[in-house]
Amino acid sequence: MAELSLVSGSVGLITLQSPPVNALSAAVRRGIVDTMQRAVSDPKVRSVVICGQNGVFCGGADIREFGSTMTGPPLVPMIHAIEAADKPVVAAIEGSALGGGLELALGCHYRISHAKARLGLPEVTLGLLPAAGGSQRLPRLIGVPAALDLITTGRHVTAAEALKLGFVDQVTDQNTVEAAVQFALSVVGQSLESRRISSLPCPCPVDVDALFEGVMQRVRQSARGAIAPVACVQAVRAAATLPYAQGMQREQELMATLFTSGQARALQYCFFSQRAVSRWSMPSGARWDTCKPKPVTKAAVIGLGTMGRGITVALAQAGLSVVAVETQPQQLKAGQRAVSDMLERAAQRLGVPSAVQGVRYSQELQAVADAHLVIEAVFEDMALKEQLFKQLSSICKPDTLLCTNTSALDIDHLASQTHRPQQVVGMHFFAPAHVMKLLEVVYGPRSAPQAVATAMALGKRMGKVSVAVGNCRGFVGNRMLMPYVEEALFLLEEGATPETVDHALEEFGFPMGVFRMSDLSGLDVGWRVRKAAGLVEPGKMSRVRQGRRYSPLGDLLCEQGRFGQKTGQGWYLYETPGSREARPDPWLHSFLEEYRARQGLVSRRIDSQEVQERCLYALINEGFNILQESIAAGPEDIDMIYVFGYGWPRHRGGPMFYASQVGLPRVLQRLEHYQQLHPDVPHLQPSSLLWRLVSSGSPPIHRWREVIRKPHSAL
Ligand SMILES: CCCCCCC/C=C/C(=O)SCCNC(=O)CCNC(=O)[C@H](O)C(C)(C)COP(=O)(O)OP(=O)(O)OC[C@H]1O[C@@H](n2cnc3c(N)ncnc32)[C@H](O)[C@@H]1OP(=O)(O)O
Repeated sequence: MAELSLVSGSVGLITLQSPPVNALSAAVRRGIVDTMQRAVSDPKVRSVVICGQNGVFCGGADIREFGSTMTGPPLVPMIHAIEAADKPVVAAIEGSALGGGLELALGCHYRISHAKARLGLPEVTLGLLPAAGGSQRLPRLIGVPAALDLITTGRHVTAAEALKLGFVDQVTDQNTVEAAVQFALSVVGQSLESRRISSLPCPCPVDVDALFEGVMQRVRQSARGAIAPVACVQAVRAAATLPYAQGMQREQELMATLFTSGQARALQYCFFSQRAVSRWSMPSGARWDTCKPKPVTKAAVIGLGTMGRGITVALAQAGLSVVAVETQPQQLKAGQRAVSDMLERAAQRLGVPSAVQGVRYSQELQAVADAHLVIEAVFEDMALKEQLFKQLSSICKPDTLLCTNTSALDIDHLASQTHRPQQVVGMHFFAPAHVMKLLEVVYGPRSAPQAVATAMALGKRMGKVSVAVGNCRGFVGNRMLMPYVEEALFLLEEGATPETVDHALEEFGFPMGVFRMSDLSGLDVGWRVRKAAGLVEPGKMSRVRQGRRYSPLGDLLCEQGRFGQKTGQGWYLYETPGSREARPDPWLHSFLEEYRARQGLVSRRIDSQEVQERCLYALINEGFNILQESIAAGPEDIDMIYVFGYGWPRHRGGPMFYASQVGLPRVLQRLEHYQQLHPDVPHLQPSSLLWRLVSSGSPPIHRWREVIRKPHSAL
């Protein structure tokens, strides 16, 4: 799947042909080897240009091949043969040159890029390293610090930055292939010695050891247990300290370890799942490919608190005209200032025009009358939202979509307040709404598929990973969080401290443990929800409520005004209210001891394994219930919600993928074990779907849907 043609009399033009991104599948590699051999041996060809069809140079190695035995010519000798050619080879880069695609271009003698192309070595994001010579060639070309940055972060750069860094020779905003052909004609006969990157020395920093020690420390800290970034540093170090051939050997050794690792499998699963969740479906059978979204150009946001501000910014940055409504004059003023500041700062950072002019502000609800879509982001209070939806139903045009940003309230109930329940969906953003990538699009039984399609399309326009889910308490993300948080509280009752629990969860890879996280978001948030659910009994210590085990610890802290970071005290102590550094709090430790003594609880030592199993398996178990109830269409939906919204470490693939890697029989067995020890905790009761999967032989995760769909009696 590569074609050779002769252009301009003497240029051999090799075109990669493998839609959609010309990934380097076995067939493409075979095509490149074959066309290069023909070009080199054809006396009419004096120079060569390599390009990709349909405006994309190459999206890298074919990731779908990684799971199976690789066939076809390997990449490394293929790229060496290009570099060794005695005729100049020019890469004509349009669209993307990523991973193996950029490594192919680095094997060419020259690189001409279109101004809009994106280039990079994102292998690290797939649990790999640039093992087609990229880790050895890039540092030789642009120096160690810049190469380390690109290789360890995997970030994509613009053609302008690539030119500045020195791995692109020319940038054009005209026809790139034509520019490359002209260039190829102009360099015929010139020496290629200095153009073969593998033969260049690697520009070495003065104190290599100090440089790599510092980088390694930083990378290990931010990697949160991911192994690929560390291997990337080791590979670049080999480039800086070893001759090319030995560096290549080291690159291959490091890649061999990464290639078969569980982390690489998890990260590649995330790559495909992130794309798969946009192909949503509903239990009714409605699907992404049978429903066209309605065009939305005018949006409205109601409420200018933290969430409303972020949502306004996200909509304006996506190019929509937005009206933001806030009935409290002070809040409106503060909100307007905050939104304008965020938009100005983002425009400066990105070097684009500010979207400030796209936002209007009003105190009057009537101002939303001509919007195509309204997102309500007022205080989390059902009575207030009921009232608002009634008003919106009469103010807005009949086909306007009415969305709520509630994180837990009943969407169906809100829909029933309107004359158009089919036009009501949840758009659950995560704070800060203009930064966080996740959007849960929540449909009720009466939501029209077109309403879901429209909200999903809008999410995509805002750059979100949007996941369509059914309506239930807490939807997917927060519903699964409840047993996780409850288990953490039970562990405190049994002898753990916030520090030991958080340490175990951070060791697993979360950026923050559950207690540091609740201090950050505010303990009063959950307290309000528990009050509304009738669970809070002020001053009371009873540990059974509504017929099941309950821990009043969070309520007791709130009753003391300990709301977390904002009050300077929560599960931890903070220097001043609002400061971020959490310190162990001796008061809290004595409080826990007294609490246990008063409850007659015997404190015991709890290790990391128990913390991780109880918190994570309880969360995963709820995920199985969610799949069983068709609240989420598949495990990928749950996993992307957790990776993009809840800090689940990406290299562990999301909770359901993690369960599949641990082994479903093991998860089931540990849940049963803990349930026997804690029979009063319903969320430790293994989900019937987990049972069914195990008794169906624990199929791989991509086959779970077959078991989910199967009628139970068929098993
Ligand atoms: C031991 C032997 C191994 C040697 C390996 C040597 C080292 C080299 C390793 C690599 O090259 S790993 C791959 C590195 N490349 C990437 O990470 C790029 C991945 N792709 C993207 O970032 C984007 O797809 C894009 C190229 C920027 C295009 O983005 P766009 O938004 O236009 O389209 P998408 O929806 O993302 O993709 C469309 C479609 O194509 C599939 N796809 C994309 N890239 C690849 C790929 N490299 N391999 C296989 N498939 C790819 C993508 O999954 C989409 O399909 P669906 O999933 O929606 O069906």
